[in-house]
Amino acid sequence: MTARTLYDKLWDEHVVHTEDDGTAVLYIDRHLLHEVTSPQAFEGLELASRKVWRLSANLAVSDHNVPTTDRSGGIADPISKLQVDTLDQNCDRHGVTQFKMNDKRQGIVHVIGPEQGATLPGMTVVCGDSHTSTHGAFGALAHGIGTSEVEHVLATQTLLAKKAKNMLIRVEGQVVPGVGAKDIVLAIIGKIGTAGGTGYTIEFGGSAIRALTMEGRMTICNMAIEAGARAGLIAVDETTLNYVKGRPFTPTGVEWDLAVQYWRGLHSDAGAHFDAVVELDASQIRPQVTWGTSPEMVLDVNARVPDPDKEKDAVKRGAIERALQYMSLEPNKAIADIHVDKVFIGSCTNSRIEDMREAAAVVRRIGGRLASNVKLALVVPGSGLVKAQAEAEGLDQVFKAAGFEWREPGCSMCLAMNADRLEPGERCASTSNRNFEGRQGAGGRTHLVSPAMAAAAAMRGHFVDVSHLA
Ligand SMILES: CC(C)[C@H](C(=O)O)[C@@H](O)C(=O)O
Ligand code: SF4
Repeated sequence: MTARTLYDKLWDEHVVHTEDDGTAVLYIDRHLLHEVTSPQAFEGLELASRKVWRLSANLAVSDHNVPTTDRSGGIADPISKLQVDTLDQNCDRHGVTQFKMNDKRQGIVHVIGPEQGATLPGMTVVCGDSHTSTHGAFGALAHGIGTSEVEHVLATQTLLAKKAKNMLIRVEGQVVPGVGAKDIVLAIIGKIGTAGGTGYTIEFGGSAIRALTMEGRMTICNMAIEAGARAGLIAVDETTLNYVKGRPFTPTGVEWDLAVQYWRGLHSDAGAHFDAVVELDASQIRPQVTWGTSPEMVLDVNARVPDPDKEKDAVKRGAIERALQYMSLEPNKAIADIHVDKVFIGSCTNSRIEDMREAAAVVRRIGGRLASNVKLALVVPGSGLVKAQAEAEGLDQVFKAAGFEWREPGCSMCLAMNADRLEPGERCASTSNRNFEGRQGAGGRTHLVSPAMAAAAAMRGHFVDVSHLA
């Protein structure tokens, strides 16, 4: 048999039918839902007098619009309240399993899927959300879909799709202390650009990827979409199996044994063909900070922001000038001299228990309180269970003692869809994944960093190289 990539295997296993033009009907194993992209889908389903095809494949949660402060009084904003109430009603009416706002299993959809074992190796996983790529960390074929596709999946448990090309990004070697998954993926995007992965499914491999925990692997695959790829993948290994074992939705007994046997084959075969291969040396990666309005506008913390005058290409020069203007940065300014007003530790990129631990460790090491120029520093765990675990470890106390706010789980300041946002002109060190104009609030300025870097920026008031703290 010809050698196949992991993507080829997952694709072959789920194709129900392929048309002559390559359009395929894919069977979907897991469908995750949130309040933003599901209302019209349920409405369409009802207008056509259809039922949900396979109820047990669906799992829903509200995350974008939920408040991260005390929830006992409900949601103050009427638009947010309507979205969350609508999801509750739709799920109740159709019998879809849902974690409601005050359920301790509630959280960001891309955090709770894996946490519950609802995301498993070998699955096709879809959700009306671009960061569904996160779930590819489990050797699952996972990508975002649009609202009309959400309706299609609810009604038929299938999706129309065309196969992408195969790309391998190999990261070999060992990172220096203080450098983690977020720095690796930002460095990858810095290298290939935000369109580098367009048309591909990216498999991340190499010793530096294999060395990551599942949390780190999710951070990597989460940002595959920022590299232009709809899906990112990482092969199944012992780390994967250890993570999924014993979770609420994970199979047990004989089913577990059979599943594991199959899952162990979920890696690219030796000699499998990739249409593109990119290589990075992990030991060369330093803590990353974005300086502009796209994730590819990223540099080492020890670098200086670019000087447009040194750029010969007129299009690139214009982009640098616009980004510097929006970000209110002088050319050649040292990144370490950039001061921040707010700090956000959270989002589906970096709100898992390891992220909380990484940030708390930096807070402890630096000691004392938030820098005086930092007006607000939020720590928003990705789920109620992450929150409880962090509290059991005393991490909340570390944050609170230093002046951080310890919040309830949700998307929070990753995007301005709830009460947490930047005011015009405010500058933020953020562990989220997008930094375009206005993403965290109109006129807000976002610098994407790792949890360790965000914590250090909160304590020192500006960016510092955390590899020197380690
Ligand atoms: C609201 C949702 C459709 C959107 C996405 O698809 O990514 C959001 O989660 C985001 O991160 O911008
Ligand atoms: S945390 Fe941010 S990126 Fe993730 S789903 Fe929510 S809004 Fe989208």
